[in-house]
Amino acid sequence: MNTLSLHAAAAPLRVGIAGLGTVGAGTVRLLRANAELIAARAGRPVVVTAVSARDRHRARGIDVSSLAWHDDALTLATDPDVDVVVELIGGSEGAARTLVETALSRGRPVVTANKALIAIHGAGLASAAERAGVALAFEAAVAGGIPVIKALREGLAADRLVRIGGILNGTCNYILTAMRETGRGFASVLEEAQALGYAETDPSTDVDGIDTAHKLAILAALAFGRPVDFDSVHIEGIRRIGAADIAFATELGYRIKLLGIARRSDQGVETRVHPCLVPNTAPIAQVEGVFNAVVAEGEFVGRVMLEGRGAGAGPTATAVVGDLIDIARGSLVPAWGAISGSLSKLTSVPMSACRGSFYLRLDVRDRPGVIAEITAVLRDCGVSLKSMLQHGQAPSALPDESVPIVLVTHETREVAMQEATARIAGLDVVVASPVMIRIEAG
Ligand SMILES: NC(=O)C1=CN([C@@H]2O[C@H](COP(=O)(O)OP(=O)(O)OC[C@H]3O[C@@H](n4cnc5c(N)ncnc54)[C@H](O)[C@@H]3O)[C@@H](O)[C@H]2O)C=CC1
Ligand SMILES: N[C@@H](CC=O)C(=O)O
Ligand code: NA
Repeated sequence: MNTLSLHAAAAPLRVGIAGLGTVGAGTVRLLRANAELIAARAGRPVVVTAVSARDRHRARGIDVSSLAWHDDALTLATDPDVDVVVELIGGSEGAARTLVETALSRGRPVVTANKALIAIHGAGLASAAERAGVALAFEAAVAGGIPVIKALREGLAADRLVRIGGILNGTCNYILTAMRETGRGFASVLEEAQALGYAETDPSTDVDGIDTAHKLAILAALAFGRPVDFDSVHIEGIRRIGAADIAFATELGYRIKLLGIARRSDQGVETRVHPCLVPNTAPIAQVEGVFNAVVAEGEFVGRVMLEGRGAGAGPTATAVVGDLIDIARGSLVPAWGAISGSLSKLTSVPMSACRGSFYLRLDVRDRPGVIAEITAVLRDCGVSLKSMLQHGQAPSALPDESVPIVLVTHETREVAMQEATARIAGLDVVVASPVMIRIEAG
């Protein structure tokens, strides 16, 4: 008997999948296409025995006729022919949450790609998994095919991390890249991203930074060994980034990226999601299109960067099946890297306590004294100006017509910059809402 037949003789891990959309169908496809390789690596076959989705007859490019069909996903949690439940429905509440809670309470391991669920309810779900002595695995939930959860939970488990984050949303990175490459505005590029199937039909979860915040909350919990805390993440999206900002950033030697950033300091942990100017030369600035990148920094390991596809059927299914292989092997790592009782009590640092340099774009009336008025506000708020960019008015411009100017500050307190921006926005000479973007080293 060769090795593969030996594996085939071992009892299979029987998988029940809820949700047969992009990721669910991709997972069935991958398990079938690489069945032998997966059995060899898992030590036994990993086979789908049961599925649940809304529409039994929808064409998905996979044959589900031989599988048990559950009209109600919840019954997967009690199906005697299911050893592990894979939740690929989505959403932090409703069917997804009930299924995961029920499966864990029945002692069934769970694999999920659901970042909203894990970011919001991950602490309670991990405790439930611990009580039952089963795995709660969610590699697919952060940066799709990039094995970052495994890297944090296992590869970097020996080190004390001081920073984690990166580009965690492919849709936003695609939009910002396309805006830079084509000079087009946000709305028109978003429409294109939707037509190409990158952005959701309701794109707000992506473009308002919520998806990135879910992923960042998960990364920060793992990196710093503390309970997941989605509510403390400061969140800003990319809607207000204009073509003018992309052009000014390029002129100044930067690219604009939506970053999730988590840092540990003596004060605690800051977690924030917002657009950033990063220098062209920073490795993260080179991560373009739908690609994601995660940067971790530890006291012993130094800087580690992982890049890859954060979404799509193939990459996300790879992460789901990687988790299934761990379960088939009998590997049981606590969901947050350490058991719930031994997680740290690091507090969350509010955004107002952060520091940094800033880019501020203002549309101002082109008339004498404008710059003096603006710099007076900066002086009064204790913000030091590093440089300023203003291009001459077009010859055809009318007197008093507005022109954009860009200010770049030295490092200052966030709270001082917020105050300065609010006061500047109230000046008569400023004709539109200022655009303030933080500058990061990358
Ligand atoms: N699409 C992607 O590239 C990635 C998705 N994810 C996550 O994976 C999960 C699934 O995402 P997609 O496959 O893109 O979603 P999708 O919308 O393509 O698929 C969801 C599936 O769930 C089914 N469904 C809805 N309610 C149900 C219920 N009550 N019972 C059973 N099935 C139900 C739908 O019919 C559909 O087949 C989400 O949590 C998402 O955030 C994570 C990483 C990447
Ligand atoms: N909408 C997400 C995909 C899933 O995580 C993205 O655009 O990155
Ligand atoms: Na991942």
